[in-house]
Amino acid sequence: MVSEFVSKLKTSIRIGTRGSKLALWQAHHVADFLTAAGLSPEIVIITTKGDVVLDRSLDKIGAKGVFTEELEESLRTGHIDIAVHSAKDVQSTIPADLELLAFMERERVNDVVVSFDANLDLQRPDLVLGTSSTRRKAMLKRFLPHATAAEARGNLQTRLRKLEEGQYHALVLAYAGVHRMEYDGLIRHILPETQFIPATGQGSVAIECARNLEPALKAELHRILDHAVTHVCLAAERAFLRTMEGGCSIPSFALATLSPDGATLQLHAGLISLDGQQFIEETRTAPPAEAEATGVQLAESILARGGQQILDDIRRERA
Ligand SMILES: NCc1[nH]cc(CCC(=O)O)c1CC(=O)O
Repeated sequence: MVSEFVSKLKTSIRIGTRGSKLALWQAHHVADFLTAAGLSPEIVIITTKGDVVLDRSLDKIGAKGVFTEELEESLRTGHIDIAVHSAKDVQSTIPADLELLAFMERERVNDVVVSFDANLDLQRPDLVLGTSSTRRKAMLKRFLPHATAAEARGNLQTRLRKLEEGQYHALVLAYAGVHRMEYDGLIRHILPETQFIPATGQGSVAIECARNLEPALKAELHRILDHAVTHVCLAAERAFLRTMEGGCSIPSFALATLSPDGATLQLHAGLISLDGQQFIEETRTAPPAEAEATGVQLAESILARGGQQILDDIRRERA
């Protein structure tokens, strides 16, 4: 019955993606799942503002949706059926006519230190680390205060070229991207996720579609691509981020995990000031059904405990 029903659905699926190597890895990952399920995926490359503007730090472009806008427009016109994003790069609130259909199984969440120097000493007093993330810059000030953070924009390959040219001793990157690009051999340190708490969504691939995509096709794609544990964890993290009213340009962090028996969701999240001096964090546990409420409540608590002041200071500094 079910297969007869599904066989009436269109089977060719147009997957929209950015053209960077990491984005293409993600799109091929999605395509592999679809092919294994008997569908016929096709990859469509779409260039975004984030790919074009490489000379400015993300917090200066007005980062909201900088890697997603053009993909979302293609979903609306039907030029593509689904868009593939790093979950970390997806705005906390997406437009009302679009939806997040699936979150794929999460990779190891940590930030890592990557260097060509196999003997890299994280304690050397003149250490220069390349990063373009507000969160990582602030955390470096707190946890590696002797290090200097230097701007490192561009895709992974561009950043590695800058590293090779000697602009920094090392880069701080997400393990997920480094591993997917097969640069594991350059990882010198895995930063503890209890200090360098990752960004919301780090390590997962998000699938977006138009709300009015054929319901049976939506259900089928969800069944093939969604990872339930990752989905509930990201629901908590994204509710936290939405309540903080920040995108990737504020130094917030959030990591949710689910206990092996699936009964308890733990959310560890907070906000750090740009100078690293204030580190407001909190851990809450709840049943997974309360994932979103937990994210909202944790964010409200962080804001009340000085987080709002940190955000106001950041906005004033940038204005
Ligand atoms: N903001 C860029 C970005 N978006 C997703 C990843 C890595 C892969 C992931 O976290 O899913 C990266 C690079 C990085 O942070 O090192």
